[in-house]
Amino acid sequence: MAISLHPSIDNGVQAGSKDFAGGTLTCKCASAPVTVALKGNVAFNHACGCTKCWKPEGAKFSIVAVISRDNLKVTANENKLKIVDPAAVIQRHACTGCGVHLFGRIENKGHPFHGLDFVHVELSKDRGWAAPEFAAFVSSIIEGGGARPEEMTAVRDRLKAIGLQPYDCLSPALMDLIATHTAKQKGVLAA
Ligand SMILES: N[C@@H](CCC(=O)N[C@@H](CS)C(=O)NCC(=O)O)C(=O)O
Ligand SMILES: [Zn+2]
Ligand SMILES: [Zn+2]
Repeated sequence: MAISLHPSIDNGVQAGSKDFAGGTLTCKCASAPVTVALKGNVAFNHACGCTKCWKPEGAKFSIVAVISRDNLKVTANENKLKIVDPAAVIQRHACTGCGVHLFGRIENKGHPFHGLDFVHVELSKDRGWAAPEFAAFVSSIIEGGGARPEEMTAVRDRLKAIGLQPYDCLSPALMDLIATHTAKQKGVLAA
């Protein structure tokens, strides 16, 4: 049996729909769930192996994407949300009832990803979300206790088999975006 990475990709990656209008994220509370409305589709959906991104019980990876913060609105039970680590770059707003992270937000206006919120579309019943494109922070799954070092070849092989190129930081496109932002801030690249 193939090594399990995350329930939403273990049977292969499902393509998203063009012109998808968005949907609703719902936490796992049986009563008074927190809901979040997302307008439009997400971008840069990917598997993240870091220890900080929310993942369902037993999963090695989180599946996380970004959306403009202007297109995200908490629509019910906002009072249940609490920031997991206020000192983190990404402030993850988690439900105090069930532990699910509804969204992560960057408040530092100088950060390359300021303006983008981080979300987990598996919390939505709507279909058409952009598919995961790559895997980030793959080596970090060792840190979280999700894999032993000797399993990593099998993990990377499985990611590649389902079309997710593994990286131990972010993808080259995202690393280039970060470096471009930094270069412009430093004045070594024209703004
Ligand atoms: N090896 C670290 C990596 C953590 C990390 O740098 N995560 C990335 C991807 S989500 C990040 O941007 N973190 C910023 C943050 O968590 O605030 C871990 O697994 O905890
Ligand atoms: Zn909840
Ligand atoms: Zn992460």
